[in-house]
Amino acid sequence: MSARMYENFKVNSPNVKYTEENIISDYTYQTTRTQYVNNELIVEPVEQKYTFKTERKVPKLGCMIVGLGGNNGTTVVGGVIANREGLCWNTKQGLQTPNYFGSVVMSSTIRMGHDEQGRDAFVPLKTVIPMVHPNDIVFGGWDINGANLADAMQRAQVFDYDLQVQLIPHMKDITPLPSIYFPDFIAANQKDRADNVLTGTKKEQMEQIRKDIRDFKESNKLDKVIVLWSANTERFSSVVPGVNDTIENLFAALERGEEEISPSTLFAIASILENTPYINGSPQNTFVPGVVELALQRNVTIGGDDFKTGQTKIKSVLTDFLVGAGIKPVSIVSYNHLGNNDGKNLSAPQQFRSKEITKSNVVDDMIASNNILYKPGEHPDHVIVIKYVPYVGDSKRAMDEYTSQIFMGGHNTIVLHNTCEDSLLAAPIILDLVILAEVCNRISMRQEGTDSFASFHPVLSLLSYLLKAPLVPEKANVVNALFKQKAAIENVFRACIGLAPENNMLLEQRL
Ligand SMILES: NC(=O)c1ccc[n+]([C@@H]2O[C@H](COP(=O)([O-])OP(=O)(O)OC[C@H]3O[C@@H](n4cnc5c(N)ncnc54)[C@H](O)[C@@H]3O)[C@@H](O)[C@H]2O)c1
Ligand SMILES: O=P([O-])([O-])O[C@@H]1[C@@H](O)[C@H](O)[C@@H](O)[C@H](O)[C@@H]1O
Repeated sequence: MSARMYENFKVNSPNVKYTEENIISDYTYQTTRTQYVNNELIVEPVEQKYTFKTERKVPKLGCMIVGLGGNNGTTVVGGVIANREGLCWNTKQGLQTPNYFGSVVMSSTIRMGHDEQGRDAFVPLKTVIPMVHPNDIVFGGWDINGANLADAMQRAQVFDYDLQVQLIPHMKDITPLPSIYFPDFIAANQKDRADNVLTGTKKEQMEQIRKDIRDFKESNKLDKVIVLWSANTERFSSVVPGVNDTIENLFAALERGEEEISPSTLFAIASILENTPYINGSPQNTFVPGVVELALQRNVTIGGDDFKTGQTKIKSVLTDFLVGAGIKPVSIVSYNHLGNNDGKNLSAPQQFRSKEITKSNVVDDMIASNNILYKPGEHPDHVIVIKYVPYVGDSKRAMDEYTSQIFMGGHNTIVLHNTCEDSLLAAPIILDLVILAEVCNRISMRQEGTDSFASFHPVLSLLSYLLKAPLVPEKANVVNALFKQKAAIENVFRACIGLAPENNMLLEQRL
């Protein structure tokens, strides 16, 4: 049986209707509920009917990047310009055309079903429900360094030279807005970059960010804006009762100019107060409890933490495969060296510690899922090493060793070498985060027997596929296994058009 690709499709079902404004689907959600009674696990299949509503109008969307002048910021902006303008460039392998490879929205497909001959039918994921096209996103943002984006893009040394030359006229007039800079939160070696910084009290600076968001939205005639942090990794903020543990304490602390409130937390507060989704692409704990409470109170989407791009993405696949196969990883050693400014910032202990936490926790859910292999609380040895080696620039070299126990006392050792072009991997992830956060804000669900439609929880855990340390609603489980995360996105999109989840049973081909 072969697979066939189609560019578009129409669902023929009494459960789905397309109106001018919305896609409305009647969906039966099937799951199982368990309870442990009299030393026995009782498993009960349950069904819940929902009506999904997806607004069809795709908004004019703006994305304001904190850290716009960085390697990721200039790469995502330059990459969109190259795609939008159709810029092609010469390389030693010949003429290169622009693409969106690495974006799950733009470059992955989803199986719709099979035809009478049993051939699978696939469509681009981006066609399942209406989504923003990256070419149409308006970019802006802030940076503590005032370099225009043409200079910053060349400084990043990510794109091929012939593309850089073509991008310069498109990027030279884009300059980052002055930003919030508190030296204590990032490495001291970043001080030389800080020539484009705001002054005033913390509250005054936060209010300036709010004004920047309003001005950006108005001047570009945008329907929506999303703010995304791609600035340097900060040290963790201490969660201090009376300071940042509740909304009330956080705003009081802001009035006092409390030291422990980080730039990223101020950006999050500003975004939420402007009803603007905020996504954290770095590992620090921007979302202190007071910020999460504010997002819930205002029903504004927040997502994070730390883009999942290369070495950790592989880890969330390999560990899932090993544990799922009944093989016991007992030692995981992840080393990498990189030479970009991110690596320079991470060469400082407190900034490294932020990254070490997110790179380590990614296996926790998979380990905890199998007590045949692991006793409660038992974990594999897990070591993270990051070294700054300027010469390699953005071309991060990752080396991993996975040692596992196998049958009858045997061992299996997997060694990987993975050259991750960090920004070329991160830029499409940034686009996916922004596009998925936007479309999720257009999806709502009404449970049978209720009158009103509810949006997703403000803590948008559906973004987990793109993040190392997924932020989830309180009491929700963290899922790090990559293909479970991707299936969640696909199956929610399938529900929006009235299709059952992909279960891979293929009974019609097995009976
Ligand atoms: N594959 C990846 O590249 C990847 C993956 C996961 C996470 N990240 C994270 O993404 C972030 C950006 O990575 P990068 O390679 O672009 O780093 P970068 O150092 O090139 O860019 C960061 C930019 O942020 C600016 N900056 C620092 N503090 C700021 C502030 N308070 N306000 C505004 N701008 C500020 C810096 O001047 C710099 O231009 C880092 O935190 C990194 O850890 C990157
Ligand atoms: O590739 P990945 O592990 O997903 O993520 C990367 C790390 O491996 C790297 O050490 C760090 O410098 C980057 O900021 C990024 O976090």
